[in-house]
Amino acid sequence: MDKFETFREQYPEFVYKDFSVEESEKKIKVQYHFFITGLSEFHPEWVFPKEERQNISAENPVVQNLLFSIGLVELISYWKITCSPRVIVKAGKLSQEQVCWWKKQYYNGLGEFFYKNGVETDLESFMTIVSEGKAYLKAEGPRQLEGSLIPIGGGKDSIVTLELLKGEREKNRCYIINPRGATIKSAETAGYDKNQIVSVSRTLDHNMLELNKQGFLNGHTPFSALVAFSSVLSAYMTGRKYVVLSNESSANESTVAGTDVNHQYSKSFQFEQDFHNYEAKYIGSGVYYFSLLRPWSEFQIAEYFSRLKAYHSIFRSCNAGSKQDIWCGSCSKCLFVFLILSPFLTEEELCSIFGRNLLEDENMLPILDQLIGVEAEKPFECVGSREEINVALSMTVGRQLKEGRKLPLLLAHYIETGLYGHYKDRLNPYEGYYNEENLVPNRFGTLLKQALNEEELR
Ligand SMILES: CC(=O)N[C@H]1[C@@H](OP(=O)(O)OP(=O)(O)OC[C@H]2O[C@@H](n3ccc(=O)[nH]c3=O)[C@H](O)[C@@H]2O)O[C@H](CO)[C@@H](O)[C@@H]1O[C@H](C)C(=O)N[C@@H](C)C(=O)N[C@@H](CCC(=O)O)C(=O)O
Ligand SMILES: Nc1ncnc2c1ncn2[C@@H]1O[C@H](COP(=O)(O)OP(=O)(O)OP(=O)(O)O)[C@@H](O)[C@H]1O
Repeated sequence: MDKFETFREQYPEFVYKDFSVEESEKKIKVQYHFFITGLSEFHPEWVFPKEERQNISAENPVVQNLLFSIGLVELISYWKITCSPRVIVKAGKLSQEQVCWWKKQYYNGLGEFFYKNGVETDLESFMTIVSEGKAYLKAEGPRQLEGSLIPIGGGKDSIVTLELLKGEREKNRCYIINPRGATIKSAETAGYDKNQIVSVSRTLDHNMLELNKQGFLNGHTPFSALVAFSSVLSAYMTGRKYVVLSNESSANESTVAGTDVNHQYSKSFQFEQDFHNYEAKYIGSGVYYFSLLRPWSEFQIAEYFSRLKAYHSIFRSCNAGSKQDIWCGSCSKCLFVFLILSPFLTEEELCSIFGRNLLEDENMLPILDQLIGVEAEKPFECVGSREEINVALSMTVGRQLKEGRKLPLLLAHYIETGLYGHYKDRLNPYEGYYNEENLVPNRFGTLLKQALNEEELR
């Protein structure tokens, strides 16, 4: 029997017992209480700062409802240790419709986890959820909210959002979970001062880290779902009307061709829509959650970002190097960012960002094949679509050939794959591209369209 089956049999029950709150004038600290019966208990923590003028306490029904919901997202990191078939939510009552909603998010958000752990399961049988306790109620009336809360990841995408919304800076706040160099510097470079940055702390329970070391099940979890629920709570507590995400249309593409396995599931439009509807139906905070960059592709984001020179020395998209605030220089995210920026920046500019020319690194060849679609499996990272990467590469190759330069190793390889021949004479599909499948309110859409027009006039 494999680990999945063995652990499920040995540990059939996971419990979300409750959560406890400590509140002071300045913050709300919440501790979740989970356990896997017969194995371990877990008490992860979050601390949310309060904004004085808003006078929102932890007793507020919307705050309570969101704290409960954050626990429902948080639990998946602990559940995945044994994938116990039965989940008992004692912390609050869920309707059948809510249970279906949560199961759908867990199942899709764990697509990569199941795939990489060789788990064969289905939406129906991977988990049953029973719930008890009080039902958390939807807000009764609307609250006066204004401005936007902008979650920042430290990479190029949220920087583009910061720049697109710079005219409204006075009313906005930045939102950062566990701040680090690049996230803080992004907000500061965009002109936000300390009291406009909402810093939230999240602490994992060390029992999970210990069980990971012992060989229990581990893998990818839908981090962006945590960003969704926790940012709406912060927006509500700080009186902001919008949560403005920076997830692009390319996040909808599956990672493994021909399947639904998507590393970026909780950044996809499907999740955005589901979350938006759930929030409106069951929480009703009045906060409007949407992704500003959904109509754009990564290609367009890269083009826009290439002109934002003030950020080029401080942004860090690399997940592997995020703790040290560096570009690790050897992962798929580093190569992807190098490639997608390559039509718009000089080789010198790219080398100064990444410390060296990644196109000369032969270790990157297998990653390149994954990115351009020679392999069916894209890297399990937040990278653009296969088409975007091919369009960017063919532009870069074309430019270098025109300049009569000797092609670096990866570009020479690209020509050998035959893909350059396929893409070089095609029209750029991202010229004026605007994906209409989005939740962008009209006035924000106008900003995006203006930015596109300005790009085209250049
Ligand atoms: C893995 C993860 O989500 N990390 C984010 C987390 O970092 P943290 O320091 O708290 O944990 P790690 O040192 O990365 O992991 C330690 C172990 O714990 C497990 N684990 C961690 C987080 C979690 O939610 N569940 C877990 O089970 C993990 O398996 C390890 O064994 O919080 C940071 C912010 O405070 C994030 O910046 C960390 O994100 C990483 C940079 C990262 O690589 N995240 C990937 C999940 C990722 O691909 N992120 C995508 C979003 C994709 C999605 O939402 O589906 C992205 O960055 O765009
Ligand atoms: N630690 C965090 N705190 C708050 N929001 C975050 C955090 N990490 C990610 N996000 C949000 O999730 C989005 C997706 O993360 P992602 O890493 O793809 O984007 P990015 O860092 O803005 O750009 P890039 O794609 O170049 O890395 C971010 O744009 C941001 O809105």
